[in-house]
Amino acid sequence: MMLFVTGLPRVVTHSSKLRYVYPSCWQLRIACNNRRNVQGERRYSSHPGDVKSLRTIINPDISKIRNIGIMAHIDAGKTTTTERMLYYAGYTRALGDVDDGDTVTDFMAQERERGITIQSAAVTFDWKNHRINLIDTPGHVDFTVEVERSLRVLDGAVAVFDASAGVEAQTLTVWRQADEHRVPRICFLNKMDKPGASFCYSVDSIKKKLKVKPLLLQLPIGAGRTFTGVIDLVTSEKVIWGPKTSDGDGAVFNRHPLVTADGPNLLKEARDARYALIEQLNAAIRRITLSHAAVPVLCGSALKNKGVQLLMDAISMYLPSPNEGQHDFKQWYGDDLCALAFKVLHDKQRGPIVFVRIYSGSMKPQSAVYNINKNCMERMSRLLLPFADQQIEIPSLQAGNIALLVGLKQTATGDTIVSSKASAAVASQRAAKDSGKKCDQNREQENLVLAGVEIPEPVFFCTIEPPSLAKQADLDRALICLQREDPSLKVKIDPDSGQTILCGMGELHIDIIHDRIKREYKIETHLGPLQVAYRETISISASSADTLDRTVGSKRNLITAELSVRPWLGEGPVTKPLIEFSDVLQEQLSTEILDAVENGLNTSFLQGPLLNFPLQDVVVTLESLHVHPGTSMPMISACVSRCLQKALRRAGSQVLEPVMNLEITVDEDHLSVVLADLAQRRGSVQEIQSRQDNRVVLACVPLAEMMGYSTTLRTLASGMATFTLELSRYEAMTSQEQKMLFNKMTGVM
Ligand SMILES: Nc1nc2c(ncn2[C@@H]2O[C@H](COP(=O)(O)OP(=O)(O)OP(=O)(O)O)[C@@H](O)[C@H]2O)c(=O)[nH]1
Repeated sequence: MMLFVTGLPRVVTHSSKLRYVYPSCWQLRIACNNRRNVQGERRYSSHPGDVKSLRTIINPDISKIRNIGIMAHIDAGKTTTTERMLYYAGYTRALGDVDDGDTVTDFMAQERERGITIQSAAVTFDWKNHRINLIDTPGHVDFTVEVERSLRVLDGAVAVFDASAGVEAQTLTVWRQADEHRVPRICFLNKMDKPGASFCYSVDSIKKKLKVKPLLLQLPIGAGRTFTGVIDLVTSEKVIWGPKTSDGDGAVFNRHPLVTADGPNLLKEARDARYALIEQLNAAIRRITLSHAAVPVLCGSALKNKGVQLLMDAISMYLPSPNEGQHDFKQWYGDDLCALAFKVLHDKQRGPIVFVRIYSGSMKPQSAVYNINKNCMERMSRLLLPFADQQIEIPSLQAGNIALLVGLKQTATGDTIVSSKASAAVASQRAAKDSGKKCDQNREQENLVLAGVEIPEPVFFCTIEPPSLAKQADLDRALICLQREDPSLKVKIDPDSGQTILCGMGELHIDIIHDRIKREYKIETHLGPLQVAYRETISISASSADTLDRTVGSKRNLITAELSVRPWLGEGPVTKPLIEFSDVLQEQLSTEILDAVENGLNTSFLQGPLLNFPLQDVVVTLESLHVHPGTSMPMISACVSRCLQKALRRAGSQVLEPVMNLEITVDEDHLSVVLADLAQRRGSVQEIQSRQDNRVVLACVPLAEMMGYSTTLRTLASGMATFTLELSRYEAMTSQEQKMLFNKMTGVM
């Protein structure tokens, strides 16, 4: 029997060595974030930077880097798994626990209190000669944009499953997102210790629901309470954790070779042959994983400290390094810097902190960089490596890594950063040469900008008010910072009341923003009632004409406009007006006038004629436009805007409401009461599936009926049910429902 000991906290002896490597200016420094102190002491084995030599921290071989996302359905155990990895890699002295609120990656106060992950935290650690940059992503559907944003900069991902549930609703969503970004994956069937955990059921659901070929690298030994370890099918070894070591942390475990040879020569021969075989096998598994032909499946229990080390091994062995991805722009930039800002966090002391993935070249602090999207030079003051809410200051960082930049004032999530405008110009010439044709300047610019994240339209909104008028400016500033961090948060001003409106992805999203304004910006705001973001559209074609004749001072403004509208029948939804001009008009009218027309139509589109909700799926054709010389452009915009409203009123306007896909997991005993409640919410049940001892209800239900559903469901099912909600589509309301909504909104009972 061999005894393996991994990940014991490392002995700290290196601080003097660090000074030796960079004697004059660079010392490894930990930059602490204030929030860390809110929840008490963090138990690191040492300062994370102290355990490694600075050279290995800043210069890992690119083939040894793994930029890995960890993704799953809510509560599958991503944070717990990440915590275990940090522990076994030697970065923490004790095991953080989500339920105790002392994890490293969930560092926002709300995350610890609620036990959920909201912001993706990037964590860097080394494991068996590999640098692992791990991004923990949120599982709650309100924060899907966070997941999407992270996926763009990843080379591979670990999908964590609750082994008692298999593939769940959000797993499917993130899996599809990972498919779009062609991210190779490994599956980790977590919670094998849980009653009801089933390896077979989970593997089956991976096959059926994710439509992929599972490549079983392990088999569990036992399940539920009897789960003790795994059989490593690659090495044919049993890997057993326990019986409990003195501290029960799972750092010590045993491997039992299945075959023993008699005699040292035979033993050596057998061992060599086995190694050769395993090498080939590993290479094959890796190839299959990278080509998306199959997905390796491992299992374990993060909470009970079983299986995580083997998962870390699998990440190093089977997931790709940064230089294995195909990115055109890498050849255009050569050794010049090209990086993508994938996240911005606002720090009270240091201002915006920008997370970037470096694709080519390298970065240095105290240097200027060029932001292609904003067309501006920016100065970076400090360069940091992320360790959740702690960061290590470093003198340079190479391609393939994830870094934190301090000092950038303009850069927002999704921007592309290069070394200079000249370097962007050279790259754009290479890009043009590559595509074999001369591109115009805009096209070249588009080529150089790395693809942006599509932000879904918010479905909820509410007014937000500061405690006094004097605090409005502070609130505006706080909202600007929060929006820079979170592009899925939208802020608008109501044109009629002048009130500030918050638009978000869900109840939880808005609740968290409200809470953050209070905690981080110390402003006690008042939120108005949460309202559903309805939309309006038209059902028939119509046309209208309008004349605006207004003399301002000595100037006469005279416009006559004629336009028609018709429903858009193509693929939707289209939330901007689709504008058509006749060829004659296009030739007659100046660009300035055409722009004024577009502005007027765009403004009018934001407020439909029925209940002032934005419009979708409408084609507008400008039939004629006569403008008296000297007429101002805003008057032209005002005239076409009014004319459009007239046409819309004649075109059978309709209110559309967001309809959600709802998935409820509930035990048999509470199924009927949950279904009865759903019927009262205008819900339509599509399917009821069995998942182990539970039932999974798949339904569609209008968002308006789902306010406060989590509290209701908790009461109805005595805490035995969970649900996820995701926007499915916008659907026309019946005239009866529309009337009720109209009465509600206008205060008529
Ligand atoms: N029985 C069991 N429970 C686990 C295991 N791993 C995590 N949990 C528990 O599952 C719950 C959710 O764990 P997290 O690690 O926060 O899950 P998550 O996927 O990060 O959750 P979100 O960030 O909210 O999406 C917590 O109560 C954990 O203690 C496991 O292996 N076995």
